[in-house]
Amino acid sequence: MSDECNRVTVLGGGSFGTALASIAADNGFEVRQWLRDPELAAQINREHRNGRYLPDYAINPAVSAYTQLSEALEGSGLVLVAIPSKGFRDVVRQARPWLDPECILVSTTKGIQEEGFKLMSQILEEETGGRHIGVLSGPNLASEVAERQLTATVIASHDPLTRTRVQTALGCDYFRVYASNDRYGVELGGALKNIYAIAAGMAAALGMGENTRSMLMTRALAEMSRFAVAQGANPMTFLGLAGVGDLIVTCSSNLSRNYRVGFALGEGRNLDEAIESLGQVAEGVNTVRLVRDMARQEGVYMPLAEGLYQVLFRDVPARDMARLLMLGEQSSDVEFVLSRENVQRDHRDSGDENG
Ligand SMILES: NC(=O)C1=CN([C@@H]2O[C@H](COP(=O)(O)OP(=O)(O)OC[C@H]3O[C@@H](n4cnc5c(N)ncnc54)[C@H](O)[C@@H]3O)[C@@H](O)[C@H]2O)C=CC1
Ligand SMILES: O=C(CO)COP(=O)(O)O
Repeated sequence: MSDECNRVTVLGGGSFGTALASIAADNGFEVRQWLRDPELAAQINREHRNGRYLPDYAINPAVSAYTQLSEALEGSGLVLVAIPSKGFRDVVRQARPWLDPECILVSTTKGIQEEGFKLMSQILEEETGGRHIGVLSGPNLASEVAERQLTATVIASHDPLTRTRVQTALGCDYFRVYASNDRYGVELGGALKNIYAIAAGMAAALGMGENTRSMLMTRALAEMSRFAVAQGANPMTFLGLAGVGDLIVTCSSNLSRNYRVGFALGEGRNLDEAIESLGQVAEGVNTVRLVRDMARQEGVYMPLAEGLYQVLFRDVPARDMARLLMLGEQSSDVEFVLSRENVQRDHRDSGDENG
């Protein structure tokens, strides 16, 4: 990165924003982190610790926290936006007057806006008209990144400058940044996997086994890529870190907030209690509703998303739903090899009405 772009700004004072700020600082950049809470900002500046979201991890002292967007964004060549989807547009709108028109703008948020089914990079584009827009997504549990566990991620952008700048700013010996030009697919992968992490947490709490988890994750991948193809994305992207990679980590780890919400539901708490006890954002709760509605509208077959929706919002017991899903139509394993329509036709031709 050139000298004038030596400053990186992170918008958001949560766990992921804090972890990313620390990486850029480890790489020698001058990092400014913007957050709303003045006490938390003061603690980051004084103790180099984020006591609210990452209490057990040291932050690189080269990260300075600010509560004024004008100060946080001054002279910044790269802006990482780590604000939950509900507040994302609002924050970008507030930031707009202070953004350098040529700065690189990257969303790290794995969610969908209800109005218009917009992904966060689309909001960045709409609100700023910027030319250098990207998405960072992958199997990146914030606390593991903060403790410098070896991790990989994806920077996705149509713009080569955005890809290389982010690789330079964040790539290091514990954080490897792979490039993609399928921004939509990478971003959709990050948002969709949260749905299945809730289901996986629920299955674990219900005592379901490893076979079940493997089935759930693999069928989730089939469902995610089916939806993505219907939306115009490249299904091959789902073979990468932002697809299957993120699905594996989020469906397997108690460190995932979405998994934890599912686990709490599986233990018998209701949705409000599960969200309340988490105290942080679990994007999947909102995403499942939006994706389920979109799938119905577009005629995309998504039995897992539909089933989870029924459990979350229609009080169907999770165990009953799991049994019901097992009795759904016998279908194709990999539908890009043998299509679902072919399997259905084979059943019809053989006179088997259960196909
Ligand atoms: N935590 C993780 O392991 C990872 C999170 N992500 C994504 O990063 C995004 C941000 O998440 P985290 O940092 O984890 O969230 P978090 O729940 O740890 O913190 C969210 C932060 O955003 C702030 N915030 C919320 N609404 C705001 C608004 N309207 N204006 C200003 N600040 C606002 C909160 O005060 C808090 O500082 C999420 O969408 C998540 O999908 C992505 C990869 C890993
Ligand atoms: O996206 C994540 C890991 O890649 C974090 O997932 P949660 O939002 O479920 O914690």
